[in-house]
Amino acid sequence: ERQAEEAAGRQYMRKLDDLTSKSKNRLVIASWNYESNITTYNQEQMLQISLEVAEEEKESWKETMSYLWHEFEDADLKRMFEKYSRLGTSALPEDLNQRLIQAVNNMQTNYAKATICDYKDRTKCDLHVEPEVTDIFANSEDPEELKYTWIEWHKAAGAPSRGNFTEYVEMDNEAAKLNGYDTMAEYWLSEYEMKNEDEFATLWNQIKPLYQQIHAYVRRKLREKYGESVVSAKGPIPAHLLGNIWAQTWGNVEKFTKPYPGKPEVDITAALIAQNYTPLKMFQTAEEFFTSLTLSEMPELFWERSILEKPNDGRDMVCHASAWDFYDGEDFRIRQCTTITGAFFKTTHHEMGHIQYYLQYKDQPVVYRRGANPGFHEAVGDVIALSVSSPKHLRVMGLLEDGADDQESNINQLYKMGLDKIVFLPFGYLLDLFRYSVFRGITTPRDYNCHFWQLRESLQGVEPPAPRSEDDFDPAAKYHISADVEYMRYYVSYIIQFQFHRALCQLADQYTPGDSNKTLSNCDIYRSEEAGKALGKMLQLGSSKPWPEAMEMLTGQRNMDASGVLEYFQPLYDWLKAENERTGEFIGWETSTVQYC
Ligand SMILES: C=C(C[SeH])C(=O)N1CCC[C@H]1C(=O)O
Ligand SMILES: [Zn+2]
Repeated sequence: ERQAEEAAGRQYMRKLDDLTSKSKNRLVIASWNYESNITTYNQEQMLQISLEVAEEEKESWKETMSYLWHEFEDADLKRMFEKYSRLGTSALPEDLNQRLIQAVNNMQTNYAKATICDYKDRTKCDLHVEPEVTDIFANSEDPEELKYTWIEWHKAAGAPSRGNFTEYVEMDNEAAKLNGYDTMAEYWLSEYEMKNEDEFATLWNQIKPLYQQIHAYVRRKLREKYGESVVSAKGPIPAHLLGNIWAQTWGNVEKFTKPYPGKPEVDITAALIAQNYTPLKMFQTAEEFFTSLTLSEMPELFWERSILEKPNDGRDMVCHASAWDFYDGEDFRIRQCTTITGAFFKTTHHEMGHIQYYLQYKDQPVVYRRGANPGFHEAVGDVIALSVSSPKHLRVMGLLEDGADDQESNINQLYKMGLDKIVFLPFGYLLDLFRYSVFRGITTPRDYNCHFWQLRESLQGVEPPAPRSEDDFDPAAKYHISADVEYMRYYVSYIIQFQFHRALCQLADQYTPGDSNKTLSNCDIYRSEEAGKALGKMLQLGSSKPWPEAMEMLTGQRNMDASGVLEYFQPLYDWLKAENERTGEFIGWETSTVQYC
């Protein structure tokens, strides 16, 4: 009897897989068309198709739940049924789902269309976050220009979405309940097979000492540059001075804060421009790294259908970089408004990592064509970029002059990496601590902005450049809040990518614990078939196995831990501690004097 039920279940899964492939393909095409060209027609099409697909999924769900799959002995078949039983927002009645989709659409469209006026020319009011605001934060060293731009961007991109965000939270929570979760926070956490966020807090406690050291050092260098009246000795750092509109990575202040100024340049932007890199060449270079590992090249369709530069036809579009799986096993695309900078060279590898994952698991049943957990998907490209940004590899590419491999250059290089990887961690952590608190009703609309800045101050040690109130809604000035993209995936990625990197470097014989000639930070797995095969094997799993199994297959560990990132940055941590002691810099930060609650 049970045998017959399982046989029927297997048959049903094959049919459902085919159905799901077609409906997801329709949905992704509609989403791509809307995000790549925001018109009323494309928005309506996206809403219409989303509602149709949701109804189809609700119908299938009834049939799925009619099977006794909880008793199945075939673990894989049971896992497939379990995944199909998670309806997500399609569980909502159609009218509520329509309200949810429209609320998110409104936020995403507001963000994509948001423009501000130029500080130097107030009649020029067509500046978007990409490329204009991003470039101002990369290059300006005028605190007044940065302050103006920061305030204008948060006014244009954040405040208008307050109402839609509240509607989205309400609808999302309704959907979570229909899926058997208290709030959407628990639904998001279940993607990591966690009941709560305690494990994330443990990781943060391991990293915090390292973060406090780089924070203290950067604050001193910024105080030296801008003066005590702009940057205090013991307070949080004003968020507009850190080279990024969200202060999430601080790589753009490296040029005037580096430990040893006299050493060779570590930022490759100028070298990329000098070598006539184009967006296309960036992507081809990234592809060649993957094929050097015996991983897959990009299909022809990828080059035909991707958008690798911002179109200049004046259309409204979502510029935030993204990688797309069209679930037909052939169509994979990136949309990125690329400019020729070191930062975008990293983002290019990041997005190509998503495509590589899609290619590696494309023969899995559709239900398994996802990351082992969302953090895995964000880590793939970054792991490759860790090798690419090693001095060894940059020299192979002629992007780093043949300077000495001395201790001081090594500290400069680690510092540049730390401004990206260490600095990001509290930001990656806090964004969803904020949203968990909102989903759980602990943060209500009357204290959205206050709680957001309390997290920014307590975890990141940054403060707004001007007083804030509940007329503002600064969280939505960050793409992922306006676009309903879960964010803990990046915090997880910035931890596990160093565990993956360590395992791959050992396989490539590029790293030996304790050997100063084979360090993690100068490891380059380029052309290592050993490393490539091991990475490919893990990626091919998709989400067919629990993520600890996928992690163990590559690293031998079954848990996330910060030992990878701490080992990679150990020499920098030692240097920062000595330097902050030498200068008597206060470690940590006192309460902000800026009014924001
Ligand atoms: C590049 C992407 C697209 Se998945 C991105 O959103 N990232 C990559 C790093 C963190 C996060 C961000 O920009 O906030
Ligand atoms: Zn990503």
